[in-house]
Amino acid sequence: MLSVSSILPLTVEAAAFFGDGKLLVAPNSFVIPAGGLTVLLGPNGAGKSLTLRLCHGLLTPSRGTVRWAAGAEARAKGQRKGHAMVFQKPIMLRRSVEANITHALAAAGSNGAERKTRVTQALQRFGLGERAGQPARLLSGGEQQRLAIARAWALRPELLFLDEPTSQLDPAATRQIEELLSGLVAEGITVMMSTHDLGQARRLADRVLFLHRGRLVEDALAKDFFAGPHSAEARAFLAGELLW
Ligand SMILES: Nc1ncnc2c1ncn2[C@@H]1O[C@H](COP(=O)(O)OP(=O)(O)OP(=O)(O)O)[C@@H](O)[C@H]1O
Repeated sequence: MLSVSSILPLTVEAAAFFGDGKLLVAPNSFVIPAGGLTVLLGPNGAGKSLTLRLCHGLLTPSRGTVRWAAGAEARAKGQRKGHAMVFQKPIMLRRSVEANITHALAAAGSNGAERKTRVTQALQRFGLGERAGQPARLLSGGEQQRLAIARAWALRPELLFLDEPTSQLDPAATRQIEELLSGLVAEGITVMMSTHDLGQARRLADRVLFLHRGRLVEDALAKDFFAGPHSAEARAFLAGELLW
């Protein structure tokens, strides 16, 4: 997925976001290089969603910067932006499964022939071929999340953000989504996702960014984080204790 004009690394520097005059999140500084899966881990309300929204550009930092590599500038001159986001509760258009993917591609400027090929590829790749003509809103929760990922994948992102993608799903659907995400990473797509599910973080993460009360407390390789976190907050979280 990498090219000469890569948008990665993503560099976040001294970032903070205020709402109603109150500091809501201060993920400070971290870098997302190309490749692998980074888990943004932390308890409810830690600031995971806000951090992903800042990275994806849905929110503008009140302080500090979110900067993409040189390739992002080339893309800004007409090409697609190279990063996509999947939300906790997928937003489905009142259209068919196929039309949901087509619409996302059209909105991103994909032309007719390319669009058709990518829709077919996405339906096939995510096992949605038989559902193509069905109304997307009638799919199960797990299928809707699969469609949301297929729709994002069709845009050929270098970096895919996912906000708690399995928090509403049962264990079987969760496993299916986790397998899909591992497949995307194997394909070369860089993934950054939030979760408060420790088991999921252990299964998927190459790297962990641990947030607590809006602040980035640890940034470590997953194996090091789970073997022995440095902070008292992360140790308490791993021990299943309540964090305030
Ligand atoms: N628009 C907003 N205005 C005011 N407060 C907000 C806004 N958005 C989020 N917050 C607050 O900011 C904090 C961080 O929220 P965020 O949604 O990022 O947490 P999270 O770690 O994703 O939590 P969860 O795991 O429960 O989804 C929370 O206390 C939340 O109530």
